[in-house]
Amino acid sequence: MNDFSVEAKGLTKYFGAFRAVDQVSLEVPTGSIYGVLGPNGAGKTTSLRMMLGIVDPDAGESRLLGGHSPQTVRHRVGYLPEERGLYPGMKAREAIAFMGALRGLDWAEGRHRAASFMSELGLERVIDEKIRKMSKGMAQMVQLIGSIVHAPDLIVLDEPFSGLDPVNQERLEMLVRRERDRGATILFSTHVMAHAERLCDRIAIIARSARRFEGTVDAARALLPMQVRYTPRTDDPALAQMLPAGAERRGEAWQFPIENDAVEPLLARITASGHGVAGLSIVRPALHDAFVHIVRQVDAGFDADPEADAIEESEA
Ligand SMILES: Nc1ncnc2c1ncn2[C@@H]1O[C@H](COP(=O)(O)OP(=O)(O)OP(=O)(O)O)[C@@H](O)[C@H]1O
Repeated sequence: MNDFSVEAKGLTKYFGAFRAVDQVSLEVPTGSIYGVLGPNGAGKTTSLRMMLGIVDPDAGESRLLGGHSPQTVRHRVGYLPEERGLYPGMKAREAIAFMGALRGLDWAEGRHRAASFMSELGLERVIDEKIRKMSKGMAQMVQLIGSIVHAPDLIVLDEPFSGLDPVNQERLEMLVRRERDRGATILFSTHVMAHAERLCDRIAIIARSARRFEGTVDAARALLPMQVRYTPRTDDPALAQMLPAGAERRGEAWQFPIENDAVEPLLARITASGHGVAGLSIVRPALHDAFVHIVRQVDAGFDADPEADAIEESEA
């Protein structure tokens, strides 16, 4: 088995004088679910298209499924583009079989798989519905199934959750996990952090055209300190000296950030101090918080991905 299903190195794209993607490198481990996150206009779609060989990069290169050029492994890849579109006169079952046939899947087998995907997702009632009669979200689910019906080894989904209601979003999460369990590698872009947080083994954050973070969701969350909210049983202003710098009073409670390794020592100090505990919560930052933090740093002119520099330096 190949270690990486996507190996993108230094991908760069200009539109006129505007650098839409700047030296983006990415390695997607085979069998993983990988998220490309970023604000609107960050360069996610252009990066994915370069990885798939749909857009030619001005610099850099992309290899898929064990070092192959993207054009030679098209039939082993499934792609949901950002622009949605199916033939409106086709029924769902035919649309799915048609998309499979474009990737070399036998028509009858495609119809058969269409039916089992649709029933597994609870969508069997629309299987013989024409696309033009479907809601946009339902048509998107059909297109999604069509993009994976040929059982590709690599699945690339551009903003697959956008436009779906919560029930269909859950169905899609289930589908992504199911495909991963089958052995496929899934790469998807999103700016909705909750999906990435639940699904992804690793993520890359792209902002202002460049990669700003790469790693696990936990590593991204660990960029920020946890937040403590502590309510003592006593009302003693001297308590502030015992708490980390930056502790602020919020009614009866104190609120402050705390690093991972400082939690237990703090609890020991509180216990020994005799101020007691009337309330205590320690909240880990969510991926959303880490994302906002990284994007704000970039907007303020600070590059948040030291590893990106390390890669460039080691290649120099
Ligand atoms: N064909 C094009 N011609 C000119 N500019 C383009 C073209 N395609 C994309 N851009 C610009 O390149 C930048 C990156 O676009 P891209 O679609 O890759 O971002 P994105 O991260 O996918 O954004 P979104 O989340 O809004 O879809 C944007 O500023 C966009 O306006």
